[in-house]
Amino acid sequence: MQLFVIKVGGNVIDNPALLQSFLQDLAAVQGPKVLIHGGGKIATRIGERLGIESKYVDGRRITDAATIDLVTMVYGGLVNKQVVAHLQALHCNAIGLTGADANIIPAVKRPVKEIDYGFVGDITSAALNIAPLKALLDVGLTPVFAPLTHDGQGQMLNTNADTIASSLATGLSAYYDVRLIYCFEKKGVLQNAEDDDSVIHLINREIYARLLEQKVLSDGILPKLENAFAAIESGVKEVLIGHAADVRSNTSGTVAGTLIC
Ligand SMILES: Nc1ncnc2c1ncn2[C@@H]1O[C@H](COP(=O)(O)OP(=O)(O)O)[C@@H](O)[C@H]1O
Ligand SMILES: CC(=O)N[C@@H](CCC(=O)OP(=O)(O)O)C(=O)O
Repeated sequence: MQLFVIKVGGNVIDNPALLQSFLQDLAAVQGPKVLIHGGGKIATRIGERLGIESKYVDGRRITDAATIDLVTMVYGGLVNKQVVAHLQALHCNAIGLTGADANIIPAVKRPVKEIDYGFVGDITSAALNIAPLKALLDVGLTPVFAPLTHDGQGQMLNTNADTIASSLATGLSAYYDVRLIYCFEKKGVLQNAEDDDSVIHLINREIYARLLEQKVLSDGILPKLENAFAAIESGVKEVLIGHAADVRSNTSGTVAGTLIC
């Protein structure tokens, strides 16, 4: 059976019109689906109001004690519950979760090496508890995950949403033919980051290496591609990176954006 694992990024979450039409399209998708949302931008903005400065290293937020409280409130509370409420209004029976709920995503606090990332969680697909997630899907619910995990000892951890999507897609591929779709505010991976119409339609490891050499890729697209390759190399059937506005075509016959293979 086919399952869609769909990740939506912070720039979409932060754009009410784009988010609303994305959720409309998502609600219309037939069959089982799982949504993972980001929200980095909103957390940064609310943090500023509270006097909590945001620092990133290699696309990962340095998450000190104040920041883990901030992101638990923003991702697990505000963003997650607003997305669920919008989906309910669209007659999609969603259930909001973090990785702590039903122990679906246990994680390990990232060991301190050169950088101390603080309360950032690393996950391995093997540690996931897919059975409770499958039970929710089996009763027709649409799980909506915030990018939060836990250490099994009472501590919440912050985990990049792209990584959660890749890991869940991998875990679920034992039961379903999974199509993982990364939805963001660009039409796909671009040959020229300034030109929205320069979409690269297919990327394999060889093309990826060439793009890295050409320095075409920077910022958040780098960890996104790493997560996309990790998924396709661990049993996920199809991985796409595309615009949130193209989720309708990407959940039907056609493909709009970048196919990872
Ligand atoms: N060649 C490229 N193609 C697409 N995006 C790129 C490229 N190079 C850099 N980027 C940047 O990567 C960002 C996507 O990563 P990120 O901000 O983490 O997305 P999200 O929050 O949706 O997960 C884009 O918004 C864009 O600014
Ligand atoms: C550890 C880490 O960096 N976590 C991310 C989680 C949110 C996220 O991934 O949001 P986007 O998809 O909007 O980027 C962060 O706090 O920014």
